[in-house]
Amino acid sequence: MFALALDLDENYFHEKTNKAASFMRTLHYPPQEGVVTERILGIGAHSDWECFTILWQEPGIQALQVLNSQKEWINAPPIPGTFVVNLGDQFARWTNGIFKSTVHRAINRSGVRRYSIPFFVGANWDAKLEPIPGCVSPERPLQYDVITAGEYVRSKLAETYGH
Ligand SMILES: O=C(O)CCC(=O)C(=O)O
Ligand SMILES: [Fe+2]
Repeated sequence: MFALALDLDENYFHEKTNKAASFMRTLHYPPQEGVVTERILGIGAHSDWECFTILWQEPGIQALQVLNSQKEWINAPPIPGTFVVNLGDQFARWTNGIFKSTVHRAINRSGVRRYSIPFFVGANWDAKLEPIPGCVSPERPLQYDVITAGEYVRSKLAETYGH
């Protein structure tokens, strides 16, 4: 689907994702007690590092918000029987910024505990995040250094946990 949206052959991403470094985790957001302020966040504003994320949210609890192009936070409520799909940084790099990675955060102000399960779909560790043909032009110069997906994720891990 992503390949077709970019006018590419439907198998274009196959060899870049056939040994995908994908993973899933379960997150628990305990109910927050006391005064709830803007400083109390479950997971702060970020974009995911992989190609895209398929997210299961606990039904009936609003917590996830996404930043729209006007820089406003918009609720992304759980809809029964659906997943949220967020684009990640690896797609932004492949498309030289034509696909934007979704900036999002999760704040549990419901008073009850919340679980969510994201499944992060990454490119092969050795896949180069080089721009897809047609995504670089004089009007859209190259925006990112070309590195591998593994190098990218390692740099984000070091930035996030390396202190
Ligand atoms: O819990 C959520 O709804 C979002 C989780 C998330 O953004 C993440 O794990 O990267
Ligand atoms: Fe995320």
